[in-house]
Amino acid sequence: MQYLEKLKSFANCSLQNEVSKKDEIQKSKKKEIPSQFQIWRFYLKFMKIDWRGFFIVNLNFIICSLILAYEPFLMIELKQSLQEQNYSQVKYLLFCYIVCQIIEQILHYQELQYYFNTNDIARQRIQKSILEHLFSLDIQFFEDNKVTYLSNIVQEGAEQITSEISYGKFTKIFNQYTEIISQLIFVYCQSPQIFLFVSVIAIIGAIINYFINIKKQKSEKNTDFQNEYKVFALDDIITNIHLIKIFNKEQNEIENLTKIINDNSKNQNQIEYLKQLKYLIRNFCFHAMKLGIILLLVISGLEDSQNKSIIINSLAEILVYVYSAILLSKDISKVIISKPAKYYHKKYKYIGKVMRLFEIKPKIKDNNISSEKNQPIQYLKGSIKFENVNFKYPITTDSLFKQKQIDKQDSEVDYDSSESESSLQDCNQELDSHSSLDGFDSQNSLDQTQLKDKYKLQRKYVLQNINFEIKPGQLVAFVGMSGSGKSTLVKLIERYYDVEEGVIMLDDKNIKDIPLNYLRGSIGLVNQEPSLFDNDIEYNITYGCQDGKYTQEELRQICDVSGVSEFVFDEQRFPEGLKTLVGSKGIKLSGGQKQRIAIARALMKKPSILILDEATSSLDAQSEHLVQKYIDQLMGYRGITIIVIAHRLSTIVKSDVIYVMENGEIKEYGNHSQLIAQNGVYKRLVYHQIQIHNS
Ligand SMILES: Nc1ncnc2c1ncn2[C@@H]1O[C@H](COP(=O)(O)OP(=O)(O)OP(=O)(O)O)[C@@H](O)[C@H]1O
Repeated sequence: MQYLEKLKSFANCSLQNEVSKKDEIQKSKKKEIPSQFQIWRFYLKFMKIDWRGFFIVNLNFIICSLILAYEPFLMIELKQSLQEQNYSQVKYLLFCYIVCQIIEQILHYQELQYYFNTNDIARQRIQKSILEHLFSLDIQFFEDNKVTYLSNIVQEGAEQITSEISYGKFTKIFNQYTEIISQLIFVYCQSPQIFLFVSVIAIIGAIINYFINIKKQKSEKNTDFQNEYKVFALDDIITNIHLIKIFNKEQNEIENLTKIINDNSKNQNQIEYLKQLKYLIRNFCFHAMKLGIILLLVISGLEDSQNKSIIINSLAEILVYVYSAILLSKDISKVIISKPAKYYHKKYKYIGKVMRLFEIKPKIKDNNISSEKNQPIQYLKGSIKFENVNFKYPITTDSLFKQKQIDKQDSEVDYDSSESESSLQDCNQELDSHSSLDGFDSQNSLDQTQLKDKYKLQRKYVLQNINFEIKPGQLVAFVGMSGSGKSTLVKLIERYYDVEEGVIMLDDKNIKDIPLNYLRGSIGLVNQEPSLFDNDIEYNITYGCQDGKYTQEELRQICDVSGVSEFVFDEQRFPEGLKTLVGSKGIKLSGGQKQRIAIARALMKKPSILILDEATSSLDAQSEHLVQKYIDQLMGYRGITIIVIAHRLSTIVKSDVIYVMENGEIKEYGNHSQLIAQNGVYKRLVYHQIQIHNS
C-alpha cells in the first residue's frame, strides 16, 4: 500500500506540477516529441516488404485510384451524351462504367485477401520483436514496471502498429486522397470560382480544427496519464485484495478509486466538449460552403443565362463533393498540421509506449555473445571471488510510467540523512526540470547521464568493501540483519546488476567477461517465494533442464534428493503424480511442497552454484525441518557450491564458512564454532535467537 500511497501523492503532485510547469516544460521539450518522420522510421523496424505482394498491391492501388479519378469525368461525358442523344456513346460509356466497377471489385477482393494474410503475419512479427526486446531488458526494468501494464503494451502496441503499417491502411489513405483530389479537380472544371471559395473555407476550417486539436490532445494527454495511474492503482489494489479484506478497507479503496475516476472525468468532459466543437465547426463550414455555392450560382445564373442550366445541373454533384472537401480539410489538419500532437492521440498511445520501450536498452551487456553464440554451454566450476566490491542500486529511469518522478520520491525515502540534503534537492530540481512529459529522454541523453552521475553520488551504498572467496563445492552462508545486503550480493552473482567499483570473479574470470548463458546456466536459485507456472509438477521441475532433455530416472533421482518424491508419489493425495496441476502460482500446493519443487527445479539444471535465499524462512517448523533435511542431503550432491542465506541460524551451523553482514559490510567470518569463539555479532545473533526460541 505504501507504493500506492506513493503513486497517489506522486500523481497529485505531478498533476499540479504539470499544470503549472506544463508550458515551460513543453517549450524546452519540443524536440523530444517524435516527429512523423521518427514515427515512420520506427515503423521501419517492423516492416518486412514482400516485394511480390508490394507490387500487386501497388498496382491495384494505381488501377483503383485511376478508376476512382476517372468516374466523375465519365459521369460528365455520360450526361453530355444523354443531352446530345448520342445513344451509341451512352452504351459505350455505360459498358466502360460496368467494366471499371467489375475490375475495381475484383482488385478489392484480391487486396482484402492479401491484407488479411499480411496483417496477420505482421502482427505476429511485431509481437515477437516487442517480446524479444522486452526479454532482453534488465531485471531492474521489470522491478520498475507493472505486469498488466507491460502485457497491455505488448498486446495493444502490436495491434496498433499492425494497423498503422498495414498495406490496408496505405490503400485507404491513398484511395481517399486520390478520390478527394479527383473530386476537387471535378469541382474546378465545373467552376473555378466555386473551387476557390470551397478551398478558402476548407483551409479556414483546417486552421480552426488544428487549434482545437492541439487543445484536445493536451487534455487527452492528461487523461492518458490519469488512466495509467488508474491502472496502476487498480493493479495494486487487486494484488493486495487479501490485505484489503483482512483490514476491512474495501470502502476506503473504493472511495480512493472513485476520487481518481472523478478527477479523470473532468478532463474527459473537456475532450467531449472539444469533439462537439469540432463537429459544429465542420458543420458550419459545410453550410457556409453550401450557402456560398448557391449564392455564386444564383449570381452567375443571373449574369449568364446560358451557363445557368449546366451549372444548376451540376449543383447536386458539387454539394456532394463539397463534403469531400471538408473531409479533406479535416485530414489536412489532423495528418499534416498537427502531426507532433498525433503522438499523444489516444489511438497512438501504445505506439508511443512501444517506441519508448525500444529506447530502453539493457545495461547488462553480454560481451562475448557473438563469438560464443553457437557453442555449447560451458558450465562454471563454482568458485566465486569478490574483490573490494562496493555497490549502490542504479537510479531507476526505465519505468514506462514516468519513473523519474517516482525515483525522486524513492530517493527522498532512501537518502541517507547524513549526506547533504540541499544538494539532493538541487539535483532533484534539476532532474525535475529535465523530466520529459512522456518519458522521451533519449535525445538529451547526455544531460541525463550527467545528471544521473551526479544523482548517483547521493545514493547510499548497499554493499561496501566486500571481499571473500568461495571454493568449488563449499557450503557458505551469509547471515545478518534484514537490509544488510545479503540478497543484493546474490543479485550481483547472478549479474542482475553490474558493479562499478571492485571486481567479481567466477572461475578466476571477471563476471562481465562470462557469457550470460554460461553464467546463469550454472546457477540454480531457490528463494523465499518460489514461483511456479500454472502447469503440472513435472513441467515445473523440468523447466530447469537446459536443453529440455531428461530421463525419467534422472527426474526420479532429483525428486528423491529434493524431497518431492515424499509427497508426489503418494497415490492417495496425488493420484496423478508428477502430472498433477499446481494451479495459478502453485496455489494447490503447500509452502513446503512448492519449496521442494523449486529445489528440484534448481537441481534439474545441474548447477555448479546453488543459491538458497531464505529458502525455508516462510515455512512452518515441520516443513522447514523437512526441506532442511533435503538441503543437508544436497551438500554432498555432485560437489556443487552452495550459498545459503538464512535468518534462522540453526539452518546454517554446518556451513564451511559463515559470513556475518551488517549495514552492507562483512563484519565477521569463520565457521560456527570460530564465530562463537570470536564473541562478536554472530554470537549476539545466536544468543538473541535462542532467547526468542525459549520465550
Ligand atoms: N531493487 C532495489 N532498488 C533499490 N534499493 C534496493 C533494491 N533492493 C534492495 N534495495 C535496498 O538495498 C538494501 C539491502 O537489501 P537486501 O535485500 O540486499 O537486504 P537483505 O539483507 O537481503 O534483507 P532481508 O534479509 O530482509 O531479505 C536495503 O536497504 C534495500 O532497501
